[in-house]
Amino acid sequence: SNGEDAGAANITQQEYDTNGRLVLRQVKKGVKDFAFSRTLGEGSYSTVVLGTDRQTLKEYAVKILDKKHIIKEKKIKYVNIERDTLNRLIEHPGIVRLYYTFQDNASLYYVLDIASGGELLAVLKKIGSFNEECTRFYGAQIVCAIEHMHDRGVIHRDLKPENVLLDDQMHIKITDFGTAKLLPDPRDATAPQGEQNFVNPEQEESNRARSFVGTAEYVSPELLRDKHACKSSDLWAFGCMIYQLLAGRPPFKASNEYQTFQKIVNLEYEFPPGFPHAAKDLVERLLVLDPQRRLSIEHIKNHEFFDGVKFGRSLWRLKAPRLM
Ligand SMILES: Nc1ncnc2c1ncn2[C@@H]1O[C@H](COP(=O)(O)OP(=O)(O)OP(=O)(O)O)[C@@H](O)[C@H]1O
Ligand SMILES: O=C(O)[C@@H]1CCC(=O)N(CCc2ccc(Cl)cc2)[C@H]1c1ccccc1Cl
Repeated sequence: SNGEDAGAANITQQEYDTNGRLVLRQVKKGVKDFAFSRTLGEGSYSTVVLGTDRQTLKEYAVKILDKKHIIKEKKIKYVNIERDTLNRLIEHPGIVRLYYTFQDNASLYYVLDIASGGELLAVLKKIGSFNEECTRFYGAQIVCAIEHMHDRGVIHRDLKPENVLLDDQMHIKITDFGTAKLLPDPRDATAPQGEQNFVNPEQEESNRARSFVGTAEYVSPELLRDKHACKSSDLWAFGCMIYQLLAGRPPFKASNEYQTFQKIVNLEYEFPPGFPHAAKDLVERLLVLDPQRRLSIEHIKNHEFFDGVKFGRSLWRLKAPRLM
């Protein structure tokens, strides 16, 4: 055989029927079902290639991982986390959707939404900084995507403008879940909800992740101090991104990682002159050393900076503001 994985035949596609019931559709997708063309980008362990479904002509971003490289770099855990996480975050407009996974002898394939607008970081670099209206629009979309992740027990742990991709409508698609932390899925009502309330979050080991450190500029103080990331660590990164969109640079940046970490744990940052007042207040309430005292998602959505924003499905139908 051409090394096609027999497993490809039993790939199921998860979909919701009109009553919101999860249906698994037997979908036979494999390498042969796609025509691969230009490369969209390269990662440390992956290449992302434009793949066109030969039957539907729909275009996808196909993330291809070389098995030998994954094994050599001991990244098998990363592979399984990315698949499990993407399978849990099935249906949100602000998160890259995983349609199929399959493999052949040499590679693993993830068939994803294509985000043809590239990375938010690249757009930010091109125009220098965003005005308030653009920061409000992209900030609102990002906080909605974070809310969805947290509701499904997913901590991203490496949120940054490089991982916020843009689709052809210039709406966001958050990606890069290989380093996420999966908490028990709150929707699996295995233990009666009541019992869970008595677990002290401090002791609940699974509520906090130990192993991974993200990108220096966006790492939270709790991760540096006691190696624990929690959901609130994603909100620290959110605060860094709001600052960066308006200021054109991240709040904590030094000439090397160690000095950047020093600035973070000592909360050494300041606002450039002219930084908008409401945004300054929002950032100040997010860049708080104690994760328990950081704004919650609900408080962020109700913050003055987001006055006038209607959070919900309508946010994803809005025309993206012209970037300036
Ligand atoms: N869904 C997508 N649509 C369009 N381009 C994408 C998509 N996913 C990733 N890319 C592009 O491909 C490049 C590689 O992405 P990938 O997620 O494989 O690696 P990475 O996470 O960026 O790198 P690393 O593994 O070092 O963190 C990225 O720079 C991104 O610009
Ligand atoms: O869970 C799945 O979707 C299948 C299940 C069957 C299977 O064998 N794999 C691949 C497992 C794997 C992981 C890493 C390497 Cl280096 C090789 C194989 C899984 C897989 C296939 C394609 C892409 C990702 C993954 Cl995890």
